[in-house]
Amino acid sequence: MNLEIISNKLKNMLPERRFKHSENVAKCAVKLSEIYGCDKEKSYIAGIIHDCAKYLEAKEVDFYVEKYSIELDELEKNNLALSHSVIGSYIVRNEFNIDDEEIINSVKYHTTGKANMNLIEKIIYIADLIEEDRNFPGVENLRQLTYNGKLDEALLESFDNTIKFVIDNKQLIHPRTVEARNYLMKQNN
Ligand SMILES: Nc1ncnc2c1ncn2[C@@H]1O[C@H](COP(=O)(O)OP(=O)(O)O)[C@@H](O)[C@H]1O
Repeated sequence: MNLEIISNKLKNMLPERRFKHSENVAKCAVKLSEIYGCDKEKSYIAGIIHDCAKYLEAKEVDFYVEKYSIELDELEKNNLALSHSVIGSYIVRNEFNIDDEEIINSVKYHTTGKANMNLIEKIIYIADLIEEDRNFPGVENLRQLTYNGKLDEALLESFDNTIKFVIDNKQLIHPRTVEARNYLMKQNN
């Protein structure tokens, strides 16, 4: 499937604003790939496609979960904010016919992160947060770190931000984000 076909398919799955966000993430991921030495084409595809499952209706979620025997954990069930990444990874493989494991896993882990992320997974995770239209307290600092060779520091700060945000909202914390944070903390010490 070429880029034009991927883009057109995505336009039918996402509202205009989210499609623009996806393009921004793709462009940001390409810039970061130049800095950190990652495959630019793969990064672009992973970036543009990362939110493909974000706007599924409940019955579509059920359909894909059944069709691809997707195993969602307790926190992901009935929580599209978390599960869209996992479900999206199956859609990337089976509906977009993309068989590149790095692209698939970058989509799968873009919301929670995970321990021991590889370069493209890190790039898509952080590009999702710092693309040009993102605007939240602390985003400039994340951009500074990311564009100045401090990708892991930016990630660590992002995991901390997410964990604090989830606690402030009285939600359950997905353990993958805690594992991702602890992994980087231990690596840095
Ligand atoms: N570790 C986590 N535990 C629980 N919820 C989480 C966790 N990480 C992310 N989330 C949820 O996912 C949402 C962010 O998802 P994300 O795909 O980054 O959305 P967006 O692109 O719209 O910002 C958060 O608002 C939060 O509710």
